[in-house]
Amino acid sequence: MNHTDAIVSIQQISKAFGKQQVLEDINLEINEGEIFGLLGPSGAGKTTLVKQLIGLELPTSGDTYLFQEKMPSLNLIERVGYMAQSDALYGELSAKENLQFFASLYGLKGKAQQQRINEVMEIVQLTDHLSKLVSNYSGGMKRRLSLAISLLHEPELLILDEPTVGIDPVLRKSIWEAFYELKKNGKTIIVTTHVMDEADKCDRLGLMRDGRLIAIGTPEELKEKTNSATIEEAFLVYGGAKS
Ligand SMILES: Nc1ncnc2c1ncn2[C@@H]1O[C@H](COP(=O)(O)OP(=O)(O)OP(=O)(O)O)[C@@H](O)[C@H]1O
Repeated sequence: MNHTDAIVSIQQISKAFGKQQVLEDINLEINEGEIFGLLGPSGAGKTTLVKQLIGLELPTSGDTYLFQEKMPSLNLIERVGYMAQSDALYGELSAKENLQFFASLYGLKGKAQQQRINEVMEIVQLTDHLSKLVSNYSGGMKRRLSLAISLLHEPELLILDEPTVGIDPVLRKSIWEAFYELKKNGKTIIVTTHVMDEADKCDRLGLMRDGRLIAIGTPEELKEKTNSATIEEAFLVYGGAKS
């Protein structure tokens, strides 16, 4: 039974692959309208954690609740948008055809579909490349198209695994503006990142290392508590304090 009204409640989640312990006793609650960042070095377990959030991986022990419903649950698919780290796109189709395919899966049709496709492509600034084949897209363009697809059905909760990898700083800024706009409309966003200046843009952060959440707080709190000028420094202090 889940007693919290958080949108995401992760309770004592552990995950092992064979002998390797990848997540260890993770407890975390995320509230409606928050932009929550999961920050940590490569291999810390960020992707594994977000995958088990949406039911793509099952934990070895512990429970996860989304919208107070225990995961995995197929009922929640329409309320959650997920952008994986590797792009799941059809290279032999145009961007528009990719968007139409995913929009149809969510039951978006006709004029509403066309309008939403235009809106999401505007957000990621790819409107001029709608009819281009995805195989001719650059890596950064593919990331932006994947992000556009995850926004199509206007999910209440967006889970984005390194959404801005390979995206230049100017466009990254405009994508973050889009995140704030979504937040203003009450959406909740979980984003994994390596990028420290992105971490500062989150409402709260979870610092991950070696499968553990070593600290949770607002960027300001984390810096204050460790007497650090930057999140990077704070991370090192928490990381060092652990071992
Ligand atoms: N399906 C799997 N089978 C075995 N080991 C796995 C599997 N998926 C992940 N791992 C291992 O779990 C650990 C955590 O990986 P994960 O991808 O969650 O880290 P991450 O923090 O997201 O890293 P990155 O930032 O590089 O994506 C790694 O050691 C990885 O090799």
